[in-house]
Parts: sequence; structure tokens; C-alpha cells
Amino acid sequence: MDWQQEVINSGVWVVKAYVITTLVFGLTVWALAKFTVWGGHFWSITGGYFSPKRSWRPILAVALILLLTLSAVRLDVLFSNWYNSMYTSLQKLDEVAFWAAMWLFAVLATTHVIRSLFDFYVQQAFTIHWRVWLNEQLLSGWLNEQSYYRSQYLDKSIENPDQRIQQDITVFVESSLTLSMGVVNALVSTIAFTAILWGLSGPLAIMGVDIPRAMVFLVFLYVIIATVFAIHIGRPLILLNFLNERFNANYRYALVRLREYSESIAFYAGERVEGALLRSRFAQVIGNAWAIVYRSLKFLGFNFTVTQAAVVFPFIIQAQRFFTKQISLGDLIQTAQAFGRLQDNLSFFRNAYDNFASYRATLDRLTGFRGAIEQARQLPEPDVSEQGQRLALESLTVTTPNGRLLIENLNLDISEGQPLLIRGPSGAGKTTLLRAIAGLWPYCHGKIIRPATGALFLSQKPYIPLGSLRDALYYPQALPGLKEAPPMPDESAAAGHGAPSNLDAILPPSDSAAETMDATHDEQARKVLRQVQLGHLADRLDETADWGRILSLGEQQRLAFGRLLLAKPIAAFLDEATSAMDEGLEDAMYRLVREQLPQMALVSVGHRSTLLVHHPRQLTLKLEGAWELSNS
Ligand SMILES: Nc1ncnc2c1ncn2[C@@H]1O[C@H](COP(=O)(O)OP(=O)(O)OP(=O)(O)O)[C@@H](O)[C@H]1O
Repeated sequence: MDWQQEVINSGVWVVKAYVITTLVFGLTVWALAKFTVWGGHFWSITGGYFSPKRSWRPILAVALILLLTLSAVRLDVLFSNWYNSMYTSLQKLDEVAFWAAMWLFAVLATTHVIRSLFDFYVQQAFTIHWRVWLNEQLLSGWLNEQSYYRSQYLDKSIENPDQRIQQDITVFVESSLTLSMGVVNALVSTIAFTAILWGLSGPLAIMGVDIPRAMVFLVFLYVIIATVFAIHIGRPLILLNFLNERFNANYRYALVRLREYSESIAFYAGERVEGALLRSRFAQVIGNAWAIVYRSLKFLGFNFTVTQAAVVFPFIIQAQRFFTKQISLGDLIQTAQAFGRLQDNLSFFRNAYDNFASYRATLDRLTGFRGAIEQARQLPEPDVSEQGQRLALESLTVTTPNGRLLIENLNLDISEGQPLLIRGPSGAGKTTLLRAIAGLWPYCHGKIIRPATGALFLSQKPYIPLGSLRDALYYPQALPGLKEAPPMPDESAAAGHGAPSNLDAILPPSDSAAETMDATHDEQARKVLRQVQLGHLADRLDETADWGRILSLGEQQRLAFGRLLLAKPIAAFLDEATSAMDEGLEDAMYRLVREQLPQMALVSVGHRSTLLVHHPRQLTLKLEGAWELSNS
């Protein structure tokens, strides 16, 4: 073999193959997106990423990955030829040719290592950029227009959105790349190795009939029959893998709830019920895992047998020609390798069948998630408009999702300095009215006039975010002067000498607010804590802890009043926001708010008569839509 000529041939081969592959690849993606359901789903989820109007980089990256994939195929062909040269030199006892082959191997192996590393880097970088884009798309869709909240009103609410955002995006992006490049590699390799095998195979007499190039036909026949059987045996795995994801997500969700509601469950001593639920969900996971094992035994058993039989098959077929000296040892070895490669490549479709099935399940989950976001957006929205600082309701009718009337034709002007108390029996719709004013309740019509920004809603159980006490106090405002994201651990720390005994130890602390908080803001936060009678926590402002669990409900409610003082909203809506405080504290908190924020429009929901002192006007909801407005 003339290896210098081979280098030129390889260059020409790569260029030709590249032009053809790029065209076919582009056309195939287009056709799949247009004519198949799953292709359409793929494009609707991620087509935007590949739009040249946004950026050319993703398309260029795919083009580069294609080039690298084709180079890999060509290198495989060169390795195959190298084996032929090397074994032929051994058979001929040609020492010069043998050492030349060794030098050649050094060149091929170096090229292979460099290509593989570069390919790895380009594919990883591409995957990461794609994940970042897709994550941002879904995350902003989920957060915008409060889809994460409003999706609960859909007929079919979305299961495990966290899994879809966190896990499915990664799987989707990685599988899209590995499957598509796998197909390209398999197809191009099939063509390349068919050509090799074509050159090496001779006629074969089967039942008296001479079949020319029999080896090529045999390998195709062999793999096609194997694939038909494998698909038949492997088909149930599609559903089983889909169920595996679902059962695991359900089990994880039940565990998360146990942590979330640990105190309530502990007070009820509900371990038996929780344990039964958790065990039954885990039993589903395990039952399905066994079903996967048994089905995989059949599937893998078949695949292993097919693969093992393929090892000796070409030797058996070519033996006759080798012993009659029609072909060299190098030819025989190369035949076996080419057959093996061809078998592998054709089997790619059989083996990838399973991966493709779970890929489609992931695609379905992401499409369902996108669909739910769209549907949540299309839910009717309350008619909220802005007229300066005016806060008013005009002809507002509120119902439950199934159409039960809660409030009918409510007209109300809430002027500053005239706090309003909303009262009424449980279930009358007090909280729902606040939801409507906040723009969260889809089932209402009439006009809601309020400032677009600057309204703060405090609920009975204040939300305490993850992080420090300071984060909780300023929520939902961004902390003044806070660093963006915590730094990632130094790679060298992770590389270390051997594995660290405690991986937690190498991670940076998750908050670093203390270093960057300036003195003015710090003093302001401490002052507010003292005002809401939480002075004893002033030195723990930068402590990261599970504050939602540590603070009593009354303390959490006072923290929420602290938020109010810091946020200085135009209007505040307090839904039983003092229910866990004694009357003295309740009185002190209302006085504080009235003193500090006299201009703020204040609307409270509550049952206690002590609230009347602070609210000269009252709205009483009376079930079935009736209401009454009074002054005290
Ligand atoms: N997401 C929902 N789906 C169906 N019905 C709902 C939903 N949210 C609230 N409701 C119903 O709307 C009605 C009003 O609920 P709301 O929470 O506004 O009552 P409330 O007056 O604040 O009661 P409480 O004083 O007990 O807090 C209740 O009958 C409740 O069951």
C-alpha cells in the first residue's frame, strides 16, 4: 500500500464525504422536522437555538462535529488498511515493511488521540452551550407570567417539572448529539467498510450456485435478520424505561415532601402512613426494575449471541480462500475486521433502538412541559390596569374554577390612609380575592386597578427562601451589593492526591453575603429586625440555615413585616399575616407599619375583631357572591 498516496486519498475522501454528508444531514433534519411527529417536537423545542438569525455558532459547531466524525471514520479505514499491511509483512517475514508499519502506527495513533480529544472538547462545549440556552428557554417560560403557579389550574397539571428542567434537558441535549452523530458515523462507516469488504470478498458457492462478493451480502442479511428479532424482543423496554423514569420521579417527590412537611408529619406521628406510601412507591420502582432486568436478559442475551457469532463468521467464510492462497493473512484479518465493523455499524440501529425509545420519552416530557407553559399562558387573565397609584375594583366577579360564585359585581376604591379589612366566613373567597388582585386568579372578570409594581402580598405562612436570614429579610428584592453566583471549587482541589474523604469540605460555603454587604445596608437590616422584635437575630443575619424551620410561625410573620418596612411598597395585602402573633404583638406590628409607611394602601384579611382598630373600612364577604362594605 502506498501510504503517501493514501494521505492524499484520505484528504479527498474526507472532503467529498463531508460535502455529501452535510447535505444529506441537513435535508434529513429538515425532513424529520417537517414530516415526523417527534421531529416536529424536536424542532419546536430547540429550533430557535439553530436559527442563524440568533447566532451562526451552533450550526458551525454541528458542521465541525460532522467533520470530526467523518475524520474518525476515515481513520478507522486507515487503521483497517494498516492491519492488513502489518499482518501481510508478518506473513512474508518482511522486517522492513514491519518496522515501517510500526512508524506508521505512531503517526496514525497520534492523529487518533488528537482528533479524539479535540472532538471531545468540541462536543462538550457544544452540549454545554445548548443546555444553557435550552435551560434558559424553559426556565424563563416557567417563571414568566407565573406559569409555575398558573399551570396548577390546567385540566391536566404538569408532573415533576423539576425533573423536566433539571434532568430531561441534559439527557435531551446529550442524546440528540450522540444519536445523530452515531447515525452519521454508522452510515458513513457502513459505506466505507462495505467498499473494503467488497474488495476482499470472493464468490461463494451456496447449494451449487456461485454468489459473487458473498461476504457483503451475508453481513447485511445477518444483521437485518438479527435486527428484526432484536426489535421484536426489545420493544417492551420502551415502555418499561418510560415507567422507570416516572416511578423514580414519583418516589423522589414523595421523599421531598417528607422533608418539606417533616414537622407536621412528626407531630401527627405519621411515619406509618408516610412509610407505607414511600414503600409502595419504591415497590413500583423495584417491580419495574425487575421487569427491565428480565426483558434485558432476553434482549442482551440475543445481542451478545449475535455479536459473538459475528467474530468467527468471516473467518469461516474466508478460510477456504486463505488456505488455497487466494488471499493473504492480512486480507483475512482485514476481512474479519471489516466484517466486525460493518456488523457493529449496522447493529448501531438495533442497539440504539432502546436509547432512541428513551430519547423519545424525554422529548415527549419536554414537549408536554412546553405545552403546559403555553396553556398556562392562555388561561384567562384578570383585567389588571394601572391608573397612577389608584387601587380600585370595578364590577369584579370572582368564581371558583368549577364556576361557583364567590364574589359578585364588587366595586371598591381603596384610598391611602383608609386601610381595608376583608372579613367573612371560611371559604367565602377572601384569599381568592387577593389572588385576583395579584393577577393570579384566572376565574374572574371586571376591572382591577392597581400600580403595576410596588404591591406586596404577605400570606399567613410567609415564604422563606433558601439562603441566609438576610436573604429572607430582603426577599423578593435582590440584596444590595450581593455577589452573583458563588465561585466553583478549584479544579485542582478536586484533583488532589487521591479522593478527599469529605467531598462537602471542598465546596465553597453557599453564601457569601457577609463579605459584600456594606455598612449602611447592614445597619438598616439590623434596625428593621429590632423594630419587628427580632433583635435577638441581628447577629445571625448572614447565617445560612433552614430558617423556615428554625423560626416560629410568629417570628416568620414578623420577619415578613420587616420585609414590608424595607420594601416600602405602594400597596400591601396582608392575608392573615398576624394569625400566629398574640394580640399585643399584632397591635405593635400594625402600629409600626402605619407609622413608618403612612402613605401605603393597606388591605388585610383576618377574622380577629382586634384588627378593626387599624382598619376604618371593612369588606365582608357573605358566601354565594354577596358582600357588604362598612365603616367603623
Ligand atoms: N385551586 C383551587 N381549585 C378549586 N377550588 C379552589 C381553589 N382555590 C380555592 N378554591 C375554593 O375557593 C373557595 C374560596 O377559597 P379561599 O381560600 O379564598 O377562602 P377564604 O375565604 O380565604 O377561606 P379561609 O378563611 O378559610 O382562609 C373555597 O371554597 C376553596 O375551596
